[in-house]
Amino acid sequence: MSPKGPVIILTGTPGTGKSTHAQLLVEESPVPLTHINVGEWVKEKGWFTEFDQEWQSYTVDEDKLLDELEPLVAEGGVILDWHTCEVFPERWADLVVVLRCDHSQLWERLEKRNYALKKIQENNEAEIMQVVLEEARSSYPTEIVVELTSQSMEDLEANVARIVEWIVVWKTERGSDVS
Ligand SMILES: Nc1ncnc2c1ncn2[C@@H]1O[C@H](COP(=O)(O)OP(=O)(O)O)[C@@H](O)[C@H]1O
Repeated sequence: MSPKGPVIILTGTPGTGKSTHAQLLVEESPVPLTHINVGEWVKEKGWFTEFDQEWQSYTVDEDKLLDELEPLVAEGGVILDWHTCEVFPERWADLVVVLRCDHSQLWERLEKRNYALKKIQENNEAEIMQVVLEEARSSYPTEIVVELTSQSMEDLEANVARIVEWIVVWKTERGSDVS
């Protein structure tokens, strides 16, 4: 069965704007897209093995996560929104978007979320070291990995417009195959 839409991995350090971009992209997309906030799904569906109180983070049951996501990904028309991406099979991704944000702006955003100081520091350092970008580049073909700045509403709108353009091409290339 042909996919009803592309699989877009939307990743980036927590606070860079993944969910904000995903919500606008679902509205603007020319094909139906389901926004999967992987972090929320892991919590809601219990796809984790333990919760670390100190770091306020979950140890994800990756096998369970991939088993549950596989059929949705096979259907297509999915945005996988998560702060990490190397766990997803390379064959899943049609496009990998890595959002970036200036670390001082990121710090402010994470403070507003009442993150513990150590968690803000850890994520800020990861953004400075561009950990997620390197992870994406080492997990997927370079030509499908796109790094986008997410520091203003103009960036948000321009980024979503660019991804929508990419989806239009994706759809055209598949012609009538798209269900
Ligand atoms: N491009 C942007 N410019 C300015 N603020 C943004 C942008 N994208 C997201 N934000 C803000 O940053 C915060 C985190 O965004 P969110 O989408 O929740 O990030 P993530 O899902 O990556 O953790 C929110 O307050 C959101 O309004």
